[in-house]
Amino acid sequence: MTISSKTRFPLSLPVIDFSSRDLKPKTPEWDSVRTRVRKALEEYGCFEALFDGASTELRKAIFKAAEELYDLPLETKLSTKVSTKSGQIYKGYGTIPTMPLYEVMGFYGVDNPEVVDDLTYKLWPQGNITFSKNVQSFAEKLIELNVKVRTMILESFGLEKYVKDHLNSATNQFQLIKYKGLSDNTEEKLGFDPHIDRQFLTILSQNDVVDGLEIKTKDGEEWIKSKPSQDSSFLVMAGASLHVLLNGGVFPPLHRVVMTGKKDRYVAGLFLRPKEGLIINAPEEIVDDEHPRLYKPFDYEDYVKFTNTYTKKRDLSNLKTYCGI
Ligand SMILES: O=C(O)CCC(=O)C(=O)O
Ligand SMILES: [Fe+2]
Repeated sequence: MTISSKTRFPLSLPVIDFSSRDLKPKTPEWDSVRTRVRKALEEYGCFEALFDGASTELRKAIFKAAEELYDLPLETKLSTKVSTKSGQIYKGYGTIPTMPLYEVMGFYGVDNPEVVDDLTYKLWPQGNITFSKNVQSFAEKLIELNVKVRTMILESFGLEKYVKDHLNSATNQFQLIKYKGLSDNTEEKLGFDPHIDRQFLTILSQNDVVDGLEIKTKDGEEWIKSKPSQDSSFLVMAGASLHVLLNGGVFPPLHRVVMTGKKDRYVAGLFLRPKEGLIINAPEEIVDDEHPRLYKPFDYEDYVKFTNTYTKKRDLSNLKTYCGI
């Protein structure tokens, strides 16, 4: 099978450096990074963030932890599975029937040590402190980066007064994802169907040996291959919830995973999920004659139900069908 791709090189994602120690709010450095974040999320819906919060050692440890986890017997992994009212699996172990290479383990509320400890205990009843410590430390770094990005993007729309509430309106869901490498005679295969993310923001980190994530350009013409340029890089991506909150001000890009080699691919990611019951509505400040309101009040859980568990037709036009005005 050949997966359609029309690629003109060199197309690459914007790279934004967050590693400066002086990157604090109300400094010229912050303002300049903020401008770049806004532009990237408007034009590409994503960017590569350089952020040295997570050391090389910690990155190695998290991917080793992921391998260890996926090597456990299936029934052990299945013992952690919890599905929601909307049918979506977001806590514990999950698979998606239409995407056989994909497996996920979700830590919903990863900033709560009990959540990580409970899941770790289910996986290793004898305990595995190294695993839970690594998950917590790595997630902490992703949370730090997410706070910077979400603060900057709200500020850039003049919504400073909503920053605190907005930061509190999401649950930190950490996921360890595995894509099984291909067998001998397969050239390439979709690891994850094309889709837009539903949450506010996604931050992904992949093990350095296996690429595969591709992001569609805003004009819909081409797929850009995400090739993290160095050890300290993370892919930051806007989802449908942020797009609705900012009245279309950021673009949620279509993306997919294409697996090409025999090696397994591991991803550690943070998904900023609107809290249950939250209704998202663009603030009056960013709605005017020039920027008319695009969406009705948006109930995340209901949207999840609408798009169902699988990625089929989960794109911008389907979001407009769901809640466009
Ligand atoms: O594996 C990746 O790089 C992307 C995963 C993804 O798109 C998702 O979980 O929504
Ligand atoms: Fe995604």
